[in-house]
Amino acid sequence: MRIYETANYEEMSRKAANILSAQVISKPDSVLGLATGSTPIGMYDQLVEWYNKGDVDFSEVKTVNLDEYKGLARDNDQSYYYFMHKHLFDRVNINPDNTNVPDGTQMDSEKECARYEKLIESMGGVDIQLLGIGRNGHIGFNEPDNCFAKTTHCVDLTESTIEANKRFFASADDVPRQAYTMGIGTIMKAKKILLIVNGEDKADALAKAVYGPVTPEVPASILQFHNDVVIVADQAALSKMPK
Ligand SMILES: N[C@@H]1[C@@H](O)[C@H](O)[C@@H](COP(=O)(O)O)O[C@@H]1O
Repeated sequence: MRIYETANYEEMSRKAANILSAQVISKPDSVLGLATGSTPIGMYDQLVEWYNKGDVDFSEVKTVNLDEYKGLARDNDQSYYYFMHKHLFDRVNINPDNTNVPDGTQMDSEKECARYEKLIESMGGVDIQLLGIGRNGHIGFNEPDNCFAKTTHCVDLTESTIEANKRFFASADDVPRQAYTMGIGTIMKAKKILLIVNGEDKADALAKAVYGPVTPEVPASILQFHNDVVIVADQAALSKMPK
């Protein structure tokens, strides 16, 4: 595991954008595993800026997103489909046909999860998977549990995640209770993983993920077993690391 400490959110975003664009420059038809949440917004903005300057070209890139709320229509401004179009896809020259987000409108969970898992396989796997981390150590929507989920599946969101994500909705009651997410096994198959973290409220989760025991109670702790993980985190997020 390589850990880069940055002074603040802006520097974290720039460093992460550097790593993603280096991937795209060295392999223009890379499969990028993408993530949502507030953490990657600055990184997407940076990538758009470099695209506008002609420094990075997305024309051959393919993408797969980690997760999606079950039951939200694509045009719902809280769906991850909407998020990805707003923050990245509609702002760069990526071919929309090459972008993939689990289909939250498919109410048959088994069918949708099997389709998505197969799709990732058919693309030849993920070259680099971007991750954020939840305050309870979740990655994608893999919540703390008593076992690691292998493949794409439907999850019941925990109260802590509903609480954390309600800021984006009119009220906690509007936050969907379920989501589709790549499994821990799906994520671990990515050739490279880029975890970005900012803010003191993530410091506990990050310290447990990196230095704690590997346990499904802290889903991100599994990353200790991946052989190519880069963490880009600001000082606040690294403030609880053991000295
Ligand atoms: N499913 C997403 C995760 O992929 C994300 O990493 C996490 C943290 O979000 P934020 O970056 O807003 O703190 O929240 C959500 O639950």
